[in-house]
Amino acid sequence: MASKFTSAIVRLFHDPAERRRLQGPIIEVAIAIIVRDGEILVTRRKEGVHLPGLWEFPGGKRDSGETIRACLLREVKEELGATVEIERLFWERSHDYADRTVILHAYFCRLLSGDLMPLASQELKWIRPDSLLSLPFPEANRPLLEKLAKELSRDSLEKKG
Ligand SMILES: Nc1nc2c([nH]c(=O)n2[C@H]2C[C@H](O)[C@@H](COP(=O)(O)OP(=O)(O)OP(=O)(O)O)O2)c(=O)[nH]1
Repeated sequence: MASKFTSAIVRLFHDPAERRRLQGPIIEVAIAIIVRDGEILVTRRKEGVHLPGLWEFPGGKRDSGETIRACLLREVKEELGATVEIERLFWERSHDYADRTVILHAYFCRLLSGDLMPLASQELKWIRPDSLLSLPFPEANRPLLEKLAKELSRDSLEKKG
């Protein structure tokens, strides 16, 4: 049986009333939650793009014909010059911005290799989970940040790191 999330997404794409309500394209986005030594990696969006200057998790748009997991591995490589292993799906949600709808798929990932470089962002940094809510993130990320802050107690992070 389809999950509640899958049914909502099918409705987004196929229900004519939903399509009329939405402004602009529906974009699927894979994002990586990378944890190391109790801290989470965040990157800062460039100026001149959608949501300029905000902090976010590395990731990006799924190309046509690509799976969401393949998209995640490709985006991490392109944006950070690093290789990760996907551990598990953590959170999925669609969000309507004024000019587009994004469907975010967030996965916990483990860093396998590579020196991290901000190849597609202004900067990157590692932050403790209790600082997540104090950074300016896109509106769509708020429920994800709340879930993460709850889930990632100091102890559980250290086990993952
Ligand atoms: N990567 C990322 N994107 C996010 C997050 N939260 C959020 O609302 N978004 C939105 C911003 C963008 O509208 C969309 C991702 O698109 P993007 O512009 O980063 O994708 P991309 O790297 O493929 O960029 P490009 O090919 O257009 O240069 O998802 C997040 O935490 N990480």
